[in-house]
Amino acid sequence: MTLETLSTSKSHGGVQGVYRHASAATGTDMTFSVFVPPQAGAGAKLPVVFYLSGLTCTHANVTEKGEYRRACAELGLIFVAPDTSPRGEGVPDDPDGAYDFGLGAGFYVDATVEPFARHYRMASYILEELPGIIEANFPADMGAQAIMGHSMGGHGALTLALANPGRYRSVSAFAPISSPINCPWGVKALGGYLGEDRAQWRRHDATALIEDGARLDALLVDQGDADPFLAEQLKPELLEKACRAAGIPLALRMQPGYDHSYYFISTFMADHLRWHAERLRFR
Ligand SMILES: N[C@@H](CCC(=O)N[C@@H](CSC=O)C(=O)NCC(=O)O)C(=O)O
Repeated sequence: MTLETLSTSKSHGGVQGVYRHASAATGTDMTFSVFVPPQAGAGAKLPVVFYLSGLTCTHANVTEKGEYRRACAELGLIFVAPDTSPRGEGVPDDPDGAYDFGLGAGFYVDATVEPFARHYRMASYILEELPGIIEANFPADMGAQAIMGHSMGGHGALTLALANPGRYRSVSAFAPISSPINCPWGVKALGGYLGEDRAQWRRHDATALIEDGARLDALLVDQGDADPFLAEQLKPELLEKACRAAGIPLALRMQPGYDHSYYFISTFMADHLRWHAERLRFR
């Protein structure tokens, strides 16, 4: 596998890069960004935080607006930001061009329904292929991985961690889709990618996974109370109820006045990275 470097820039003493490769998982080129902090060098292996973005995003949204580099440089964290779907010639999109399905909206599942099953394999990409690329090309300690995400990416972070116990040392989310089986974005995506057998959907729903026995050691979630998607799409109360019943320590921080944007995410990004660093380092 050849990794093509699209750009590198020095930032906060480290290096912010953007890279592209031919993905075996998706059958397309995939682009991602990586920030390597200044602690790299002399054989040091550093903990890795994977950040999964939301609907309509590429790697660029959090890279340009997430304001994570100062904290990662202080804490010695590598920060990886993948794309949210396969893209390119032959990759099918939403038939109506809607923003909530298809390109930019892979939902971090492996599709089983045609025409999406060929390329829409974002779960395999995030869980298997991308970590291999990070391990082979960056000074990463793959025994110390964390995952976080926003909205659709929050759903991705929660479900991939819940379904793969022990894989990530810590998990957090900004405004996650807490129960896709119970919201319009999720019903459309899971139906489109996995088909109409709703029993299959529960393995891709954080709240249902917890109800069905999956566990996390701890969970940090920030949610703005002025988020326009809060009531219809995000429903943190469902996640909160499931965590309470399961005994999962959930820090759900309702943030007054904040919306769904990167102004919200960037405000609390350093809190999340500190929370991950504590769990990545001391365990
Ligand atoms: N109305 C918007 C909807 C898209 C949107 O808000 N996307 C969010 C994530 S929503 C859940 O996954 C986002 O992160 N956008 C990118 C950004 O830089 O803010 C639309 O039509 O675009």
